[in-house]
Amino acid sequence: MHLILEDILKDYGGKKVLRGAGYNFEQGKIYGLLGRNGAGKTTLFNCLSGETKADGGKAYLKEADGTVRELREEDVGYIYSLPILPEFLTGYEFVKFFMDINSDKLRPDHDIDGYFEMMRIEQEDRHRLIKNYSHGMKNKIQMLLFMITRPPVILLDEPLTSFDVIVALEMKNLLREMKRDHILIFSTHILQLASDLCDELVVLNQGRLSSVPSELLHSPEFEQSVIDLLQDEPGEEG
Ligand SMILES: Nc1ncnc2c1ncn2[C@@H]1O[C@H](COP(=O)(O)OP(=O)(O)OP(=O)(O)O)[C@@H](O)[C@H]1O
Repeated sequence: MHLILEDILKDYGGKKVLRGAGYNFEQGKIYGLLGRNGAGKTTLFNCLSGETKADGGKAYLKEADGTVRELREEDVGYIYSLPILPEFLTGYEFVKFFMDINSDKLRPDHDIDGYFEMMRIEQEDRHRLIKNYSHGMKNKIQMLLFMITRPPVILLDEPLTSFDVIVALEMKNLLREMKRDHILIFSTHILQLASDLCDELVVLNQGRLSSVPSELLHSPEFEQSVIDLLQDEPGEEG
């Protein structure tokens, strides 16, 4: 499956944030989305997830058999850097509720504890209130929800930055396992993480997407090349 973006436009009060962003993302790969502060990474994710309406352009999915259809809201799982979850429920209660309302999507080989195990969430943590969860735990719960609904496209807005080294490694491994069945795109400012985890790097610069040549990904010039690519974009906050 491919996610194809064509000429995505988004303007905020006259400020052109996305100016014809186009790209072809492929299932089975992890994409890192890089861009300076204010480049429009979150805006792009919001447009794809249906959170915000793009002003123009097309986003569609092309299946392996060649069938093409417009990208729908339910095709996209969006993992926010600051997850919004019902704090008054335990992780277990919330996941149980989520499974009930998505009973048509459940895998026959997974029960609720199976999903928690996939996310390496300990027994005792499952029954604690979400409000006492760490940031990383909340991200894990969000990812667990997408293990249930399995949308073809998963967008991650600066994930892993809040994880300790052990959990970050677990999550990296999980993303590597997930990439076979999904198109995974994550935005990050951490170049080390990007080169470590991604199969392909995409730069959002001046409202457009372009790919970082894959041979640069693990080369000593990698960091300098990315800096050069981003150099002409006037940053907003840093
Ligand atoms: N709802 C909005 N209304 C007006 N302007 C907005 C809105 N959302 C984003 N912007 C502007 O659009 C531009 C892109 O913002 P966006 O958050 O998409 O960038 P980003 O690449 O995700 O940045 P960062 O790396 O700092 O998270 C910024 O100039 C921002 O101020």
